[in-house]
Amino acid sequence: MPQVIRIVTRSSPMALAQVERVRALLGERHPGLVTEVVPVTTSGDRWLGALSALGGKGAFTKEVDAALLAGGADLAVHCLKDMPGDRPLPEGTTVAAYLPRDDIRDAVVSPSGLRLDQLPAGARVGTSAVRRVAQLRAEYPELECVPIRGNANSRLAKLDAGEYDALLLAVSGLERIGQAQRITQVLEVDEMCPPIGAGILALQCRADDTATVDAVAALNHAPTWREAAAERMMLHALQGHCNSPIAGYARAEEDGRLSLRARVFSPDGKRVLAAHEWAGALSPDELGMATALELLRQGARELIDEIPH
Ligand SMILES: NCc1[nH]cc(CCC(=O)O)c1CC(=O)O
Repeated sequence: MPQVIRIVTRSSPMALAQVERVRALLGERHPGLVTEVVPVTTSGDRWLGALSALGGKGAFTKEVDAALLAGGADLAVHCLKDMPGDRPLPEGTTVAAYLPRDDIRDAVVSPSGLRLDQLPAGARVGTSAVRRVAQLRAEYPELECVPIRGNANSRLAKLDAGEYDALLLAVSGLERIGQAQRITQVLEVDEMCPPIGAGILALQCRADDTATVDAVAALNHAPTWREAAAERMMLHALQGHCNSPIAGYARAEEDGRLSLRARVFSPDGKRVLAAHEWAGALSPDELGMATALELLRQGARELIDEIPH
């Protein structure tokens, strides 16, 4: 009997594309392995109001995790960015692999082809993320941030319908849905600090399912694992929630050195706390913790708690 791995995922075009990537990688690594796709709709996909009303980012992972734990699937593929940072992984599950990190930057998509610094005052920029809004307000106070929800394809459809003048979306997400050609401007990380976990796909299994864990672990990318560990520990130590004004990214250099840069914002973007730490002899977890402590020392708690869950 061939080994079968059933992969559970959100059913958005981006999520399905992610799963096809995982299937191809598993197939290359383990010829003869059979994979099946189990799509589910999450509360985050159904609910188009403010995400905070659903109690956080778990909105995109809860139903997927439940299917995994109930044994309806063997592997869950998550955007690390969407995995809640303020609580541990669901008990009984483990991340068996992180895929090599994709582009971590955000992009502007504007039908007019105008960059942020060319958009007229009052132009409507569709984004709901506190992190993006804070940084946009700080740099481009004359632009209007207008809330938007729904998956990336539906956001692009709203843009095309004229509801917005521009959107901010992750470069990696646009690449995954085959829409990278729509990018007007890529925002470098020092003008739009990315979210924790940007561009990383996490492959989550039941911890006791050693056959799947072993097969999936072969796909792990060690440098991405180190970056993810540092970023996630920082987010956990800051007790960031779905709507926290936290940004940051770790970078594992080719020579193995690991650094973590992070920022915490006030909602209007006027206050910015910044930290940049090198691991030295610290583990990735310890680097994440040290960076969080530095931000807390600067007053991060107050800025994070200012925004209700
Ligand atoms: N918020 C939804 C979401 N979750 C992960 C990505 C993009 C890809 C990634 O960073 O893994 C996106 C789309 C976006 O923010 O534009």
